[in-house]
Amino acid sequence: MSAHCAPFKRVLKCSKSELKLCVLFVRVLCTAGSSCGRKTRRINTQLERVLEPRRFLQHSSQGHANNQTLDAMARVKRLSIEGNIAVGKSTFARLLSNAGRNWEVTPEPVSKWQNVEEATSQIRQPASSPQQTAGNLLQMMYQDPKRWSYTFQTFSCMSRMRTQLQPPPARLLQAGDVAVQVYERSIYSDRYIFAQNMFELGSINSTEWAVYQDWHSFLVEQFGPKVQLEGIIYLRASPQTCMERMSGRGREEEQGIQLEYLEALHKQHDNWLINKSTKVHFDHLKNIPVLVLDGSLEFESDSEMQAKFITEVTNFLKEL
Ligand SMILES: Nc1ncnc2c1ncn2[C@@H]1O[C@H](COP(=O)(O)OP(=O)(O)OP(=O)(O)O)[C@@H](O)[C@H]1O
Ligand SMILES: Nc1nc(=O)c2ncn([C@H]3C[C@H](O)[C@@H](CO)O3)c2[nH]1
Repeated sequence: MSAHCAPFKRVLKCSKSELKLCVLFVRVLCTAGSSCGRKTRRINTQLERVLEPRRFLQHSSQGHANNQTLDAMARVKRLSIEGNIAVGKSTFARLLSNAGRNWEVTPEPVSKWQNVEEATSQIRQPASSPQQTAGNLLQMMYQDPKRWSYTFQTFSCMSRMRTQLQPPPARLLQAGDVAVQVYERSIYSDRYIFAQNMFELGSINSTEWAVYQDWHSFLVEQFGPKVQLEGIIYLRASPQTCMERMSGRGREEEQGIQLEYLEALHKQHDNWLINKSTKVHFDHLKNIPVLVLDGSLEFESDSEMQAKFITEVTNFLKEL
């Protein structure tokens, strides 16, 4: 059990329903008082996670949650890496996963977006329409944003939701020390970076935006602690740097992307994660700790710089 939860449980010697009351109480404190700080919110989140064993139960071989499983669950910190297109998130994520056994990195499911046919083949009726294939939604979105952006955001957000709902691998649950689950982007950047940007650019209309926000809020509220994060790493570089890296990478669907698009996304990231001027709709996200890293540094072949980055992330984790 996490350091925050253990004293609660010990002092209260309480049943699950009493703990639930405790969560409610902390929640009331958080919503009622401006004096409630980030720490109280974090205790609230961690208590909720302890009380939310179902996320793990469905994958537990014994079929019931024991204290060890719950303790392990509370120890796994969940982070997302956010940043502009081609800033180097995947590259940085690889660095993290190579850094320690207790770090699990989940990449963005780009290949699913590039091949909707394959990604959805298990749920579609066989041979309903053999001539039509579901196609490359990433390409369709870039080629005709007004037609496909809303569809893209529903698919990207659902795929991220699935990812964030997956329980951590057993390896992380068995780790004696702090274990870290890192997602490349999240259901939160889906909304507060991309969908919002598409709406502001006119590629998503007001009706689509209202519908998106409605189901997004509903799902996040329904899933509660299961989809919450403990922190965000923001890898930040100038749009110009991202443009150069994007061109160097040469992903076919991105060939038509202009610098202005990357500038708009850069502003969305800064507004959400640095200036905090983006209106967010979930309490747990309002004060989430954010580590800003200088993504313009060329760390790929510089082991000293890599070590510096790892130290920054490790120190950040200690505060969560
Ligand atoms: N720190 C860095 N310095 C120089 N080049 C880098 C750095 N990080 C990544 N690159 C290069 O930039 C390109 C894009 O990197 P990467 O694919 O990691 O970006 P990404 O942020 O994951 O992209 P996306 O937004 O599409 O998911 C790659 O060719 C990679 O080798
Ligand atoms: N419109 C839109 N919405 C998203 O939520 C989103 N997430 C990622 N992307 C684009 C950026 C890269 O080209 C490519 C891989 O990151 O996919 C997105 N595009």
